[in-house]
Amino acid sequence: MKKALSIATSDSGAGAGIQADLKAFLRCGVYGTTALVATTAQNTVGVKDIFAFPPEVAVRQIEAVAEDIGADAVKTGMLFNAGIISAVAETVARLDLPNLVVDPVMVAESGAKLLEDDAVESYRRELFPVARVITPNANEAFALLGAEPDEERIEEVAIELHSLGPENVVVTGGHTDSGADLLYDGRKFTRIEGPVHAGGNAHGSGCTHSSALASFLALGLPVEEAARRAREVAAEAVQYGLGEVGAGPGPVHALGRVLEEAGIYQEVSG
Ligand SMILES: Nc1ncnc2c1ncn2[C@@H]1O[C@H](COP(=O)(O)OP(=O)(O)OP(=O)(O)O)[C@@H](O)[C@H]1O
Ligand SMILES: Cc1ncc(COP(=O)(O)O)c(N)n1
Repeated sequence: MKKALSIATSDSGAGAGIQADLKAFLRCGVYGTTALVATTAQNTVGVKDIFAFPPEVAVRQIEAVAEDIGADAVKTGMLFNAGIISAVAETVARLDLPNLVVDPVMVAESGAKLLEDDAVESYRRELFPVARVITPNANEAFALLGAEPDEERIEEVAIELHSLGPENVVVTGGHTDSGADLLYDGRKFTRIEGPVHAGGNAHGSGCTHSSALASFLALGLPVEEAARRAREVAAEAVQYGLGEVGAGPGPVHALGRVLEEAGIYQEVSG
């Protein structure tokens, strides 16, 4: 089985973060491992508290996973501060871990701030240059460049982000009118279209997308194909999103279709 490592933060409500990543890895058929950098006290309504671990905590977990289990791909999610981002960038480069997908999480679906202001520079200078793919959503793409959101300028923004060093940029479009993701590989743009599912149960869609993308890279697919399949997995997880879980926007359900096809729900409900 191929292996993927998530370096990210816990969401106690399990809609996003490390918990969403593990579900997405399972959905995509890879063995998921984790390096926890912080934990949130969070539910579907909001983020109540954030507790960050010292950067060394991340480093030791990544080393432990790498020396025994290994990783065919790595994804980063919420890294919260500059010290953690620097430590993760140094460790991933030192251990020569392949297929790094960086999801520069900045703001939660519920509106909470998940990245300290001075940490943006660490993403730009330290983590992006070692990434195979970065996956900001449209708002994050502009914020990373200190620019105001303007959908007309999305291609310029992708070019500017690519110039910071990642091999590929995928600007995810979950919050845009078209719902299309945009891939830029340094030469050409590819629009990745797909169904848009209303219903608002999309908490964790970004985490699911970047974990699926890392999984498909671990499985050896080229970036464009991996990005297409990642959008399919994320869209399907939104389609099966769990409105009945919590009072806020429901968590995505990465395994919804798989369980339905296996008849699991029917068996449980008798
Ligand atoms: N309503 C939707 N229907 C179909 N696909 C969606 C929908 N919302 C998001 N997606 C897909 O999910 C993936 C993540 O997109 P999005 O732009 O929402 O990321 P994000 O804002 O980082 O996510 P999050 O809200 O979890 O932080 C993308 O592939 C996007 O196209
Ligand atoms: C621990 C953690 N990581 C990532 C997100 C972003 O996900 P979303 O934007 O869907 O809230 C989150 N809310 N919590």
